[in-house]
Amino acid sequence: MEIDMAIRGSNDRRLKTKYDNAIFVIRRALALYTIEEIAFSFNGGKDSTVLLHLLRAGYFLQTTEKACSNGDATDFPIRTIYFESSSAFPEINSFTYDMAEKYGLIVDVIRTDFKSGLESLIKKKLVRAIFLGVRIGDPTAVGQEQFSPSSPGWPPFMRVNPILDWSYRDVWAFLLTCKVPYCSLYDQGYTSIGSVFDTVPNSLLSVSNLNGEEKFRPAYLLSDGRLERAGRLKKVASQAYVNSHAVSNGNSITNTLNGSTLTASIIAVGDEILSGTVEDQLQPLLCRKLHSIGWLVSESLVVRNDIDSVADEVERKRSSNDMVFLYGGVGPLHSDVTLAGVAKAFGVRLAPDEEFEEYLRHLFGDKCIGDRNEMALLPEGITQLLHHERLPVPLIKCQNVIVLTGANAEELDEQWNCLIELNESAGLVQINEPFVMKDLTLTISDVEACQPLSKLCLEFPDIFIGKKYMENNINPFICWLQSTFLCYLSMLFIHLTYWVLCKVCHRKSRSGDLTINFKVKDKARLDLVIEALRKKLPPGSVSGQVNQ
Ligand SMILES: Cc1cc2nc3c(=O)[nH]c(=O)nc-3n(C[C@H](O)[C@H](O)[C@H](O)COP(=O)(O)O)c2cc1C
Ligand SMILES: Nc1ncnc2c1ncn2[C@@H]1O[C@H](COP(=O)(O)OP(=O)(O)OP(=O)(O)O)[C@@H](O)[C@H]1O
Ligand SMILES: [Mg+2]
Repeated sequence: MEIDMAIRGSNDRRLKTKYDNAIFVIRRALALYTIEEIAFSFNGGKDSTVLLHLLRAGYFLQTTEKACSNGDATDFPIRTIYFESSSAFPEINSFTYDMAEKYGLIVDVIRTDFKSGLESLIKKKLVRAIFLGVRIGDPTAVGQEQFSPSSPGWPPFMRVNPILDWSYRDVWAFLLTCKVPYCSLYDQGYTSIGSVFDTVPNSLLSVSNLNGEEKFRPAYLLSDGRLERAGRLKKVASQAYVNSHAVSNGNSITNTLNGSTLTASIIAVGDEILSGTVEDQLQPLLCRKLHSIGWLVSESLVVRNDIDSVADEVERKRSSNDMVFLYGGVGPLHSDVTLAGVAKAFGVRLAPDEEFEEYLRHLFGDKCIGDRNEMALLPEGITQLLHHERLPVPLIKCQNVIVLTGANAEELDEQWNCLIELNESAGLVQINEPFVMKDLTLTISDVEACQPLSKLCLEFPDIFIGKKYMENNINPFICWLQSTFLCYLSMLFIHLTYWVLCKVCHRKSRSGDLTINFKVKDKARLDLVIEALRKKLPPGSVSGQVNQ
């Protein structure tokens, strides 16, 4: 088999090891699944071209066990899937079809998006495992292993990644050693190929000829494989544009509610919180901190120590909030996936960060084991390290996402103080006028209070008005029964009130005095709204006022 022979005949020991490992993975997959259950995802890119030949070799070796047999393997019964897109480069398209013809591939051309295409493939063709040319440096590789089930929300299948641990150099070593054809774009400076809209030749391969015309050297001459996606930066830039746009849209939604209020989301990462073994003390603390600088916390949630769960929430929250704060799941353990999730949310890879590594080395000395410090991997190209002399390691900021590493209230407190101090010079988090808050205790039930409160909410849409039940023996349910007539009348308002009030509502008990909480930035407005409420309530309904 020509591929196997080419590798065996080469002196490149590293390439031989990579090849052997990849063939091992392929042969395991061929043993685990029937040939009908397997598909090969091929798109004419360099990585999938490598995989094509590895699969040809692997299948040949599996079926004949004749590693040194001469001649080409023409039999390739593995179903090949190609997601054809109108935005693909014509060279990629024609190369894919040329390869199909040359190697006798049975190609299913799919013209829908990945998810729905895979959905119907799995339903109709009983496919259970798909080979992909994903490599560890790819943004989509974050969290994957050689055998990785498809992500939650995707149709169920096994992703098989035989070249996951291959480097850019390994890919080119293989293609050049085996002398197999590859797409012509790689000879024109393209080093990783997406769509015509997001891919340009890699400027690191740019050379000018004597007439000053720009030319590009071939992809295999790129010396630093980590810069393979430099020609795809346009996409990152346009994504950043979309994100910043989305953030400002988020602002405008908030602004309609309350002048210049900025919003933040808090994401805690931890199975231990979800199982109830550990009580999350950082969330209320962070809410108070944000509140103290005039920010509104729009949401606070806990997610599992799972890359996709973190990535999904970060992606969602960062586009609808001015800032997202994350904590938990940062460190060297297998469950510490927060940074990987952030990287996935931004579509970038985790890459070693020398500066961060230096901090960790200072901190842990020789205790770091392994040939690379896993803790020093940070989302590439988007990470800003926030240094402060009181912090042993800098804080991590990825655009509008801040990762806090504090594990208890004291540590979080210190990190927050440093962040605020840093803010003065770097303008990281906009510090706004804090909220002025007041609690008003009412002797009447919620059913009686709801109508005047509803009106108040309509009159003062800029003020956050919430309610809470204090502990005593007035049972609002009994009040509710007593005032059935009033209740019917108020039904419409109850819905409205709940909708408006729920934002800051907190119940200590179902029975007890009703406390209304007012939150506003302008003290004069606060006095005005309280006065307005007093006028709407029966005399003697307000039993107390407390400034918060
Ligand atoms: C066969 C196949 C399976 C995929 N499975 C998943 C998956 O399980 N989870 C996921 O988030 N993306 C999945 N994707 C999408 C890829 O991760 C990625 O978004 C896509 O290849 C586009 O990459 P690009 O933006 O670098 O061009 C899959 C894509 C293909 C072709
Ligand atoms: N349109 C597609 N059709 C089928 N498979 C695809 C498609 N896009 C991506 N894939 C699968 O995902 C893998 C990773 O894609 P990726 O773009 O990173 O690599 P590539 O296209 O092979 O090479 P390059 O990095 O040079 O673009 C591919 O090797 C292929 O298995
Ligand atoms: Mg590609």
